Amino acid sequence: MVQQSRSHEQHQQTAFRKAEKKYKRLVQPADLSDVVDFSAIDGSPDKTAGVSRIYLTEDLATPPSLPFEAYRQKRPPAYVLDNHPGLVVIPDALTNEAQRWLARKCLCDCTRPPNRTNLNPFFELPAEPLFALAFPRSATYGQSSAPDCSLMDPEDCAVPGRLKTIRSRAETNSVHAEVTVPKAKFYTQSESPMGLLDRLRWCTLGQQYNWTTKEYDLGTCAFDSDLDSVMKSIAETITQPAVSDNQMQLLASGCEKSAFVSQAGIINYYDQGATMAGHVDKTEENMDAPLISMCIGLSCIYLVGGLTRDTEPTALILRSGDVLAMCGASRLAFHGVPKVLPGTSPAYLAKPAAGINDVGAEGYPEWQHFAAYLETHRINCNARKCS
Ligand SMILES: O=C(O)CCC(=O)C(=O)O
Ligand SMILES: [Fe+2]
Repeated sequence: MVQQSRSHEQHQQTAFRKAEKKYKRLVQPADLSDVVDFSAIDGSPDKTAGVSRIYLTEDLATPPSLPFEAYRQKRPPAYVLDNHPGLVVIPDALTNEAQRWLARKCLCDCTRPPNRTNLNPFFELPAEPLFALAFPRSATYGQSSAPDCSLMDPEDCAVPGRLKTIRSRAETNSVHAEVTVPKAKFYTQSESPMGLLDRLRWCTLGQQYNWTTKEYDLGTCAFDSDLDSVMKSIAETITQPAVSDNQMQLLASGCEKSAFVSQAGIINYYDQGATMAGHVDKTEENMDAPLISMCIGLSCIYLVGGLTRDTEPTALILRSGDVLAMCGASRLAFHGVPKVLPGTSPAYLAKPAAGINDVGAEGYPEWQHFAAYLETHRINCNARKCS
């Protein structure tokens, strides 16, 4: 009887759910032979079934406001998947410095109020970055000693009256109140900055996403302008036509070519056991604009499927420095992260001074703390144009 209902359950499982379960269960050293690994393609796309190399026709341009090169190559190899049109991956696109800069953005600047994090409903969060409070000897956090790691001035970040707006909405609307106001039982709960950092799972940028209503209805914060510039430079390049290797024809990515602007974003913080269940990002009114996503720290298995969970997903490895864009049809595709792969953070992130081209390393005296975090975490930072 038990046997029967189990097999019935298995029968009911969608293709996406089956793949999620399979990869979640992976133990290392794992057999990843059925996972697309762009780093192993090495310019020979024909060896990997279902993957086509595309040749970018525009340079990836480092925003002028950044004092370092953001991209390893101006026209790096980029790839599309035959079964998932519109999904573009540029493996290892970001320089070591850009990855360090992004880590600081994600762990310091962006977690500060008025941006919201998963911790907001439970804790009164300080104005200082949790990361700086967790490592209090870090004299450089608030003093912008290096031009590329200065913290966002709270004045720039705060939209006058915004916090007040959120509070008053929360107080007057019972649906929002559940989400935005700490429940009474949590008022007494205190947690150290390190404990809070451990519990950090996401933070929202720009238009603040409400996970309960699935709307951008929690007010708007300024989107970090340098982060927006990087997202824009990627969006502009990948929405240009690209030439396909094996078809030798122009591939339109199916994306809107008008100027991208980061109106909303999510930073996801994954510890080694964390997963993200399959979902579609469809809250944005504008589904023609690309969704741009950058990864740092540990690698992961990323699943991309189709319009329903019944479509067999393709598993990819995403690594530190990889850029992924969901354009055109893939904007409506189910996707998720069933597995973070421990022990895969690149050596250059752990040893900042090791790389000869890594000229910014000495500007990061506190890097050891970021390095330790990235050794056991994956960070994904993504941006969307909503309107
Ligand atoms: O972590 C990732 O790569 C995926 C994140 C994602 O899908 C999301 O934030 O909507
Ligand atoms: Fe998503």
